[in-house]
Amino acid sequence: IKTMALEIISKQLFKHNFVSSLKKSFPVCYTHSSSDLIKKESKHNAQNYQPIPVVIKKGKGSYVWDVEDRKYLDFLAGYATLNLGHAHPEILEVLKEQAGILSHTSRAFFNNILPEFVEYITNYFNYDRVLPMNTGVEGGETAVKIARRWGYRVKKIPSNKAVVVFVRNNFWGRTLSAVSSSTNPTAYEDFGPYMPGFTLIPYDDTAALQEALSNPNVCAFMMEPIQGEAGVIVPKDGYLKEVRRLCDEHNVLWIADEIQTGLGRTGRLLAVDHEEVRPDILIIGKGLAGGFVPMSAVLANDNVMNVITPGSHGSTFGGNPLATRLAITTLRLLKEGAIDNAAVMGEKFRRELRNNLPKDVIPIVRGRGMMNAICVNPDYGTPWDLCLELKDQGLLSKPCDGNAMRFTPPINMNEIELQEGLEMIYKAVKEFSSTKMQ
Ligand SMILES: Cc1ncc(COP(=O)(O)O)c(CNc2cccc(C(=O)O)c2)c1O
Repeated sequence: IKTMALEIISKQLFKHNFVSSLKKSFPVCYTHSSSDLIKKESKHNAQNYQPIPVVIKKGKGSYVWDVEDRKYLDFLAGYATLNLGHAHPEILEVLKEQAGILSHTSRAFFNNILPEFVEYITNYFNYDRVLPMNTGVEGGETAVKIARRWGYRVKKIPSNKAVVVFVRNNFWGRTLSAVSSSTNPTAYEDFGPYMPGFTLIPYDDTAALQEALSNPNVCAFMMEPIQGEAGVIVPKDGYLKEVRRLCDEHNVLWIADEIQTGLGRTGRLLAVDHEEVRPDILIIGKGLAGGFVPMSAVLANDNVMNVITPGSHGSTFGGNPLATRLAITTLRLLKEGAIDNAAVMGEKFRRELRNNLPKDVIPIVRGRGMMNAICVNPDYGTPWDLCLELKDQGLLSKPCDGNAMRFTPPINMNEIELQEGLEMIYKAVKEFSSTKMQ
């Protein structure tokens, strides 16, 4: 019996060692260089992005490290997603715990987390109901479906005649509906035929909005309170109040896409809070689950959300116990200082940039809270060129439209990190402008 026992133990040990040694080398290999990994990805991945040439292997707080262990300040934060930084310890603990208990049931059954989440988030944002989804664009699709059905069943718009008004230079994702409302050929070219019932007006133009909403078949007006991908376009003071008034006047639902501007990014919980107005349908996303897993949510009151009936909308992972539990923690943490920090740090950031950057090179600094952008004088080069200089100085970000480049770091970034980033930006702009294009 002793011999047999020893044999079984040794077999188990061997198996464990073999498996653990296998795990060490495959599939994630820690010896490849950045250039090897970039080559490997270029060979096997669809070429749907042009990333900045840096290969990140680790993130913590406001920082990331590349595979050569170079450290960078992350001023992109996953496209304004990691509002509480990389690997936030409290959210990580919840992730580890919930992942080991229950990560997914589908909505075929109830689970013990979703009821807590839906009560928490509807109180948090003061709406009657929430419909949880996963990506931001799913949130947008959900909002448009709700608005169209409300149009038919409540506003009594003739069948299949409902119109949704969008604004030029919007960005709300990559689905066929989203690109059907896009004014960016890179986004929509050769993806037709396009979704009918979408019209476009200029952003920040209340006369154009008034005219568009006079069409009795309009069910909704969908817009970002600050346009993100368009280059951090902040509308004139009072625009949001006018949107609210005109939508009320014409019995049209106002859909606020706060996927990039929400969750404290602009120094208030929501960007609409800057004008103390409330949309009929609110969409949030990106870092809602702390940036650990995708999560979006659409909120509305009963008179709107109740057009959704069993079987009329949903998704496999929508409202899963892992994402929803992370969201409760994330939302709680946002109100424990991060939102106020975004307001204070953002003001400082814009003030320092305006005071210390040469105005002929960087003529425009704009934004709100920790959602900011600078415009680059094309005589000196492109935002891409500046991004590469910034990378060399140890700061990561990415251009957006309008000859601009964005700065959307974690909104809980502290003053020391912000100052470190400012110094890097000053140096990068100096280098960038020293090679003035002839
Ligand atoms: C305002 C806004 N609305 C909706 C979306 C879509 O979210 P999802 O990507 O989770 O479906 C966004 C997304 N924002 C955004 C910004 C920059 C790049 C990319 C990209 O698709 O690589 C996305 C956004 O900025």
